[in-house]
Amino acid sequence: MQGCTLQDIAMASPAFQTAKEAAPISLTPKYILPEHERPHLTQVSSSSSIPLIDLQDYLDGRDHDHVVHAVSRACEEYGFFQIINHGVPEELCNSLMDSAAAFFQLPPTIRAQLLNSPVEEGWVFGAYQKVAGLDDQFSMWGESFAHLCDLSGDSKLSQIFHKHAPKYREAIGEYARQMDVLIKCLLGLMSLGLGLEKECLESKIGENYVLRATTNYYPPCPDPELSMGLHAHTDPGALTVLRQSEHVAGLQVLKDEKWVWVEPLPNAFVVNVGDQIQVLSNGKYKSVRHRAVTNKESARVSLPMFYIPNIERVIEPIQELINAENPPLYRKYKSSEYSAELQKQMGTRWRVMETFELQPNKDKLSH
Ligand SMILES: O=C(O)CCC(=O)C(=O)O
Ligand SMILES: [Fe+2]
Repeated sequence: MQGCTLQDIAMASPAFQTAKEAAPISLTPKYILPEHERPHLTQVSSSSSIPLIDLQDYLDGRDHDHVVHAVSRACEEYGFFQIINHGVPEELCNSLMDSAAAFFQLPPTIRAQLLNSPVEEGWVFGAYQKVAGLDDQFSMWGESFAHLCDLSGDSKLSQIFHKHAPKYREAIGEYARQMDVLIKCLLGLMSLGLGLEKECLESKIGENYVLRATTNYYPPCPDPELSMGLHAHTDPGALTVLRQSEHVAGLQVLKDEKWVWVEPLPNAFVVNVGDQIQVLSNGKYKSVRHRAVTNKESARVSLPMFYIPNIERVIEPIQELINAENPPLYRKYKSSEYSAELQKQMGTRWRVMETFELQPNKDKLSH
């Protein structure tokens, strides 16, 4: 299937078999969520969505105050926005998207080999698919793989990719380098929007940061009201830049207690604030809950690139943002502590940031 495109795959047979299971995915009890965890799709607003921001003026070096303003407003009000004219070559994105999708057409026995890959290789494969508050009882309708990117050379890819997904391997190195440039540009805009030096957020996250590439694959689901592609969560890193299938909607964001769709747009990226930037900005920029739902007709693929501080990094609200009216909302912590708390809450509470709050201020912070 190396030569097929994402659209071919979307039209392909819905009988997807996960790497962990012996039969094609079907609505067995572990995929049928209890009523209160279901997506309730009829209640999702299609009239509003997240802001769309054109980066052209900024990248061309023209007057960019309006871009800074749009970015900071989006980070404060939504925690999410889409960008166009971002400078990342479209062919590269398409080729990564197609080859990542084709990976899920490989026989499950080949994908299953990744389940046993050593952790040191940076692999997580299969189900990080637990449901909030329900322990290990239910699975999400989908499959994922993830790996760390090494910007200086070849990404840390398992041999399976060298052998069975050479096109993915070819594209991901350059894609990660392009994402690195884009993320730094976004951090500059976000810093300026907080009234800080352009380099501020980048320097607070530090030099030895991690870029983690993930691919989520959601096969068609016979009844999308009963199951979920990815449960509601916030991203634990600093910033996420996500590419998604152009013709298949699935991502939803919580805005004023209601779920809104993120419309798939041609050659756009979805950007969202992660927990670490909410803490650094002392709650001004919001790390907002989001989720992925499924549909009956088409497979959907999303490719988030997570920008994460090194585990040794110490994170705390930026001093310049603290004053008498804005006391610190979070305590100082080491990233490894955050990560340990995330592991502890996995599949249960999914409210990691709250653990680090100095004074619970539920009205001010996002849900
Ligand atoms: O599939 C999507 O659009 C959402 C993916 C996501 O939120 C994640 O992987 O953290
Ligand atoms: Fe996410």
